Amino acid sequence: MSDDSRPSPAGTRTAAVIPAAGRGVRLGPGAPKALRALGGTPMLIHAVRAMAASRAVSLVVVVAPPDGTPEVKSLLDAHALPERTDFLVVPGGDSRQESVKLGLDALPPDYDIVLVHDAARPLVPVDTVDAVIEAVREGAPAVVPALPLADTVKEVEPAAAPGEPEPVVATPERSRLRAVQTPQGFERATLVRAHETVTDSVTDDAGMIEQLGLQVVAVPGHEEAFKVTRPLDLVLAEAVLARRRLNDGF
Ligand SMILES: Nc1ccn([C@@H]2O[C@H](COP(=O)(O)OP(=O)(O)OP(=O)(O)O)[C@@H](O)[C@H]2O)c(=O)n1
Ligand SMILES: C[C@](O)(CO)[C@H](O)COP(=O)(O)O
Repeated sequence: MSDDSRPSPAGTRTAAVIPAAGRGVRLGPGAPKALRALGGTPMLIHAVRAMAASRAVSLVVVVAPPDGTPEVKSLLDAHALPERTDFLVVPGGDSRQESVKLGLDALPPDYDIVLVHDAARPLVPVDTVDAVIEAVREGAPAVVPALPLADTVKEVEPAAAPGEPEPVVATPERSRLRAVQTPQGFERATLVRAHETVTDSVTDDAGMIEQLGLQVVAVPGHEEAFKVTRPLDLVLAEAVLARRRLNDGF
């Protein structure tokens, strides 16, 4: 927890919903991704600690694999977590979008800011979490942490079969593009409305807010907030963790 991580001002309460119900198909065979070990500790526990590290976050709702709720509850009981934070576990759904909705449905009434954070981004620093919360407190209905891209991006006509060449149709101007991370932060009422009204499938929650015609703003993300998606990401995550442990002297 950073020293400048601030508690909630009177009248605002922040909860974090952590969708953790994915299988992790792209990571390869094994347990559901969120339950796989990183530095000897389940990835989900890292993600939970990353949210609870913010003094502003007083509730974390974990959306567990549908058949894994008891296991996730036991994991939370077995690992040291801040006492000032409350925890809830609910079963997830078939898609990330559905899992987030199930997490939102479980929120008690007295939270007005909601973070949505992928269990698959276990190493996000607390300063990034706090920057997102701060931007919501300052009045943005939806906030995403984002980074500029290192690669040039092409829009293509997707191949009919894997491995076939794909015609390039456009090259968006890279300086205007951002890679978007989590936690994404929202006014609770706006996010709930988005999940109740937007029926298109989206790849992030902020995309639903855009569909409502509301302004989403980006704040600086962090390179350590990357998503563990493929096997090489796990190698990078282990290296980041090892570097942190070296710097912390244990
Ligand atoms: N039905 C789902 C699918 C995904 N997620 C969560 O959404 C986050 C981002 O999804 P992703 O990284 O794509 O995870 P998976 O869906 O597990 O990965 P894959 O697509 O490789 O199976 C993860 O924390 C994942 O657990 C979820 O809660 N419920
Ligand atoms: C929400 C997200 O992490 C923002 O980059 C991303 O869209 C999740 O995508 P996934 O395919 O469900 O991992």
